[in-house]
Amino acid sequence: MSRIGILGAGAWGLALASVAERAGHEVIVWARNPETAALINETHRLEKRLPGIEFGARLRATSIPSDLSRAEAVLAVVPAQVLRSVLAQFSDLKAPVVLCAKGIEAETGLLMNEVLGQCLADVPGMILSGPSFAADVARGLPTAVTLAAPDLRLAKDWAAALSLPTFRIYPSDDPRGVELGGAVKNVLAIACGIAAGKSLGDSARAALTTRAFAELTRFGKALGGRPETLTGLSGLGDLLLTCSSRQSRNYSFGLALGAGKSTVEALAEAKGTVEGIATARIVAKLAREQNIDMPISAAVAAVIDGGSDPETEIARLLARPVNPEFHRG
Ligand SMILES: NC(=O)C1=CN([C@@H]2O[C@H](COP(=O)(O)OP(=O)(O)OC[C@H]3O[C@@H](n4cnc5c(N)ncnc54)[C@H](O)[C@@H]3O)[C@@H](O)[C@H]2O)C=CC1
Ligand SMILES: O=C(CO)COP(=O)(O)O
Repeated sequence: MSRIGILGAGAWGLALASVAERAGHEVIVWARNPETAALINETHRLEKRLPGIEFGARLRATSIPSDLSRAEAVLAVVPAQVLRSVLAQFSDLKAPVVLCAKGIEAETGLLMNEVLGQCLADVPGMILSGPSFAADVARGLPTAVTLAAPDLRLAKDWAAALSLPTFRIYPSDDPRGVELGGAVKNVLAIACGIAAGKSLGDSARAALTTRAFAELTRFGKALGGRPETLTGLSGLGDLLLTCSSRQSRNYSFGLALGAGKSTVEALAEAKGTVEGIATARIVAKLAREQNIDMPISAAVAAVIDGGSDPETEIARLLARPVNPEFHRG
């Protein structure tokens, strides 16, 4: 049994906390809000984030960062755009940090592992990512994800320590590839949601998802991910899940945009963090700067920024020249 710290009492932080507890560990969840921590300790639930899920007695919550100082591993499960400011409150951490947010820091273009390196230079980082909705994981439905670290031994040890029969963790030594797939799929899921909101049909969904995968692969490879990682759980696997399910907040956000809602209304309908919004802008910017062909991500960024609308972007994508399906070289 280990002591596991969780940064963030959102849907995913609490789902992972319940996994760690079921795997036999003692779990301490940090919530920024003391009332949230008190509610979890008193009721063993947080209905707002994980309706219908009850936590066990080995899971406690706190709002005091130093309460996590004895953790043997810490899972960072706050949204990508606030990771830096949250880590600043945990400058004493020495244990390995498992990064669970799926996004790229918008201001810097840095991946989560790079943000960790700047904030806590001596702490080993791992990436946990893959097709897994918090509600499914918390209910104990079967899921499979990837845990990546430059040191495969570390990834293997923690994959073994945190796995359950219904939460299978595959170790990997390609953290960059795992991170890039998880971040970019959120942008592409918004596009698939928009297409569904516009009732473009199942054939369009399949075509868009496949072309989205081509985009994710180009971007992932250009930024140093391994091709096989991009075809795995954290790349293709998560893209397939989030491009097809209303359980995804990114997809739901796109669905509402496609149905004619404003970005503010669409965000309210998505109910929770929509990582693809901030990540779309930075993915489109990095793709422009590095000359990576990312038409779908550029379209999503243009719609989100208000510079365009779904109709114009769909027309633009359909009018692209018909080129060979696969880029050579
Ligand atoms: N919900 C899901 O099914 C999954 C989510 N993820 C990823 O996990 C990350 C977190 O998502 P969720 O937990 O689902 O989001 P959520 O919307 O349910 O919760 C976000 C949490 O972050 C906290 N937070 C926001 N700003 C903060 C700040 N400045 N300081 C401290 N805490 C702050 C909020 O209070 C809230 O507890 C995202 O990157 C998401 O892509 C990954 C896999 C599955
Ligand atoms: O990453 C997820 C599933 O793997 C969750 O997707 P959303 O953030 O779009 O809800």
